[in-house]
Amino acid sequence: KRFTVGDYLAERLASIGIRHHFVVPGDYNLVLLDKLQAHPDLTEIGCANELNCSLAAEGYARANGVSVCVVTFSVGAISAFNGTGSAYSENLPLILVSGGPNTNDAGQHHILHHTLGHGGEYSYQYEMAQKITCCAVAIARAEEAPRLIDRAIRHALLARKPCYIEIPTNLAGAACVRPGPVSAVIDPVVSDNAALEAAGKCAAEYLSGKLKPVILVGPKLRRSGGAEAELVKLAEAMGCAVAVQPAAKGMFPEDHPQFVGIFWGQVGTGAADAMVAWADALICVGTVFNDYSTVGWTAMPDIPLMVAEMDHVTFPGAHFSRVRMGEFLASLSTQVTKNDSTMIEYGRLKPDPVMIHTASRNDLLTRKEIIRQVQAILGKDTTLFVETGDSWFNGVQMTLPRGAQFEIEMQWGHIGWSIPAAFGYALRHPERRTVVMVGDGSFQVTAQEVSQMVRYKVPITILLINNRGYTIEVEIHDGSYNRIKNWNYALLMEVFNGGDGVAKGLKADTAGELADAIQVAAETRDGPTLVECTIDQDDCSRELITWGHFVAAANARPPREGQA
Ligand SMILES: Cc1ncc(Cn2nnc(CCOP(=O)(O)OP(=O)(O)O)c2C)c(N)n1
Ligand SMILES: [Mg+2]
Repeated sequence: KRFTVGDYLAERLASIGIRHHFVVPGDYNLVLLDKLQAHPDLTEIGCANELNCSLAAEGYARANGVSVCVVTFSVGAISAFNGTGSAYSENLPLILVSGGPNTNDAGQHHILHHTLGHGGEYSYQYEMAQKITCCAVAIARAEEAPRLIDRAIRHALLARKPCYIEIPTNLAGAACVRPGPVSAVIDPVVSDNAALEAAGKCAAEYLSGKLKPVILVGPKLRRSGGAEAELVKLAEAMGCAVAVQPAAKGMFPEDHPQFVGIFWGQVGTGAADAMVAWADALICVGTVFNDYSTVGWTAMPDIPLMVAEMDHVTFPGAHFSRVRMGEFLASLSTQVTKNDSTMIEYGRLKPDPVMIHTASRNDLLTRKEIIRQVQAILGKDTTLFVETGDSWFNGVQMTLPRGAQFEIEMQWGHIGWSIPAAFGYALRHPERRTVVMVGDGSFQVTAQEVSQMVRYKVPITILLINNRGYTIEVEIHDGSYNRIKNWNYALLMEVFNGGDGVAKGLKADTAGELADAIQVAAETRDGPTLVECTIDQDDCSRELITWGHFVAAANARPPREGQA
């Protein structure tokens, strides 16, 4: 049996740990899909559209570390660019593979279907892909396939960013040599010893004489290849307070005695805001200060920072390249001296835990009651997905027990991400209990992927919070455009079951109905359970209102002199 370009790609994908490939077929990629399907370690997962396909791959990469999405040319890839953008901004190595035109059509002024129809160059997709990936390759001759496929995959794994591979429809089945050792593609770059040593000395200087050091954890701690264990070791060697950014929730154990809360300005939790403001030294690990995580630029640390990134460390007045985050944190934890002054201060600042009153069964459902009931089901095997919307604020307020995981897409913030992303994640982690909190507006964007959860029997609990509209937008800036058509969401499961599914759609208008629905979902292991939770349109978190005000103010800043 001839070994082909498609077999080469399949072998590489399997050898870097991918077990599921997300696809939407199209006549530019069918031969390629046959080759991928033929690989014993790969399972083909069909998606309802390419936006969901790319977002499912984004979620899979959160679980698996790397993922692949395979689409057809132009009409497919341009939709998949959106999930690729999410992977780029969320630092996830998603491999976007697109079928491409037959190599005999390039430069012949042949007008091809699915394309822009100008009969000109077909490189426009590859050029667009270069903007949203760390490496884009378009294979023009089969002999180039090994070099280009390996280059794209290695770049993605090293940079923790998506890559793009275009394979013409008539090359997927062309003869190709077999791949060489996979270590050539996966072996990581290690720190430069001299730089590692110098960075350690600089850190000791930065910390010496400081009375109130605090560690601030950001989302790139995990995305950089998981230095989470080293971070706990460093924290315990220092004995200092650890605050966590909202997009990094769950990346430091929240039951750890040194965890002081989510640092999100006035809408953070615990004593994080006060502790970060009080610190005289901040060790930032994988932090991202964007407009949303700084509450419209109002919550920015105002002291000189030490910042540890995936492959470099910076201090006030110093920068060290090729210092890997994990190795740096590990070496630092052998040099620092214990200083628990911040934990003493935390003892004074620590707010009392917020006790939520338990509603009676017949009480109309409220946002607080939903939080209380979801908090009660969080366990070491739970992964909670929170969608853009008031779900961000509801989820951030919760306390994660040891082992519980939290997934949020706060940089890209694509409404609807949570449905396909949770689907992709749960396929890779069937042993975990995946729970989604998603608003009605977001749900309407990618609802089709619930039918794939039914098809592949993926037991996800979807808590659809129906507050009749785009409430997060209402709190930023209201208008008619924030109103949406209400659906009968619970009935959708009848539609998605299509006569042969067994998934359940339940409505929860009261506290009791939610409790019953959560119980049913917990017992349902052969498919998703959709629970439509109806709450009042104005029942939103105080944090969202505060945050929305400052984000609106940031959006409204007048143009600078000469910009108008
Ligand atoms: C793809 C995409 N398009 C538009 C937006 C802007 N946007 N952000 N949040 C929303 C509304 C979210 O509404 P829901 O999901 O109902 O959430 P709630 O805030 O809980 O009501 C929009 C329309 C967005 N974030 N992503
Ligand atoms: Mg809503």
